[in-house]
Amino acid sequence: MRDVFAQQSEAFLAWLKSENVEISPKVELADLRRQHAGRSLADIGEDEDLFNVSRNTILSQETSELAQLLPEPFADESYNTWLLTILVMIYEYQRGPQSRWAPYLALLLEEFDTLMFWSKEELDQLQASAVRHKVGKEGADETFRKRILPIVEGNKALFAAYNLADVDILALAHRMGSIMVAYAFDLERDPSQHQKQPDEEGYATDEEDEELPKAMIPLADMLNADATRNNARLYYGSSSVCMKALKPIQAGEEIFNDYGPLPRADLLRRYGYITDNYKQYDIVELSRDMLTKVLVECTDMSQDQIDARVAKYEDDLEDGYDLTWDDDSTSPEHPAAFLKLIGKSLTQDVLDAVLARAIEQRLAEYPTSVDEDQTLIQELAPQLDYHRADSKGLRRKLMAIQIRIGEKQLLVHVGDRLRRGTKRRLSSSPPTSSAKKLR
Ligand SMILES: C[S@@+](CC[C@H](N)C(=O)[O-])C[C@H]1O[C@@H](n2cnc3c(N)ncnc32)[C@H](O)[C@@H]1O
Repeated sequence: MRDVFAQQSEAFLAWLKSENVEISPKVELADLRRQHAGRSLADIGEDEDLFNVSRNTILSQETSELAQLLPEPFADESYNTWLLTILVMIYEYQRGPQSRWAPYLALLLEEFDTLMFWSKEELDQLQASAVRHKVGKEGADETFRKRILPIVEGNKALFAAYNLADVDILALAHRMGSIMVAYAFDLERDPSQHQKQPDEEGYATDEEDEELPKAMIPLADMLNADATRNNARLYYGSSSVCMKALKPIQAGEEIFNDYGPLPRADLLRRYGYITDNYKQYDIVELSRDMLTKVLVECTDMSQDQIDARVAKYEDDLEDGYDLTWDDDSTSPEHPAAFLKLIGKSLTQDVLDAVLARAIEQRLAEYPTSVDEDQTLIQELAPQLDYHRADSKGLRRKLMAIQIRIGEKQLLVHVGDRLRRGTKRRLSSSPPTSSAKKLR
């Protein structure tokens, strides 16, 4: 007998047909559970439309009837598209089979590996990764409590299927919010209706500040992503959106969308998975506070001098600066450029030494070494069996270890490159008498 997963996929495909979604006969909704990658699409020829979804089939604040039935939050500017779409999803979900999107909603994930759902012990495995401060669970909880809960509770006739306790409504809001983080698209407007406006200089501009509505696009959101393997892209037309192949796709090959150049820590936070292909986008943040502290510790600059320089450039400064694998250090978002701006009178060698010291300190915040972590992975990885119901803890632990290894490797790499650069400079030019000394 077919399992629930297969039945849900079949019902979803039948529903897509009833919604007149045009799917290329070469596209298949594959079962990728063996790779722990859920559903995705496979098997398309070269350079073709993969499928077309009518704008009307997309689930959003514009297509659900909730906006007509409950206009207040939709007219209230303090409700952004996130909150409104979460409300819409809760509304449609609790209607069960009465919702037009029922077969689609039925196959969206119930369980997530995104960081929002990790226990404190699981998060601890990420060690000093800055992503730990970006999970945002408490903030989301408070927002849902203040903005979602009163609406669901105050409109029992609309949310009739619910006789849920507050805690269950909040859990549902978290589930819908997490689905949106991993599945929703920014719905670009109908290009024929959306004329670009000329700016003051007469150039046509996109209304960049305008927040595009979030939308759940059935089938388009069944595509997985894997950094370098992207082979499809969504195009926004007047009455429909079209997924097109970007390059020839061999029969049997998986079709991948592009989730963007995300560091693995952010990929895990938003999507609950990682692959090695995203390693190139990893970052490590050095906080502004830490960099200025090292400047005081290691150079002749006083705290007052540093504070004055920081105050002068305050508007251009960030709270933290990222080290990246392709750091060219000329761009202001990088730590070396920050140090150059604040420690203007310091020589390059001194600035490099300050950065090297900051990197050492940052590395010391991770309690284990790369070697120790690699040994741990070798021990643990063979024990992972995705088919076991209790594999979740181990899966998460292994992903966390990979993230902290990647961040430490990046710190070591930048530190080594700095040392090599300083050595080269020292061997090619004798130090000048005005060079500041490191304390
Ligand atoms: C937009 S959905 C894609 C459809 C999803 N596979 C499903 O079955 O519902 C995004 C989610 O797919 C999974 N995913 C995407 N790309 C993946 C990959 N390369 N490996 C493993 N899981 C992936 C993650 O769970 C992610 O949160």
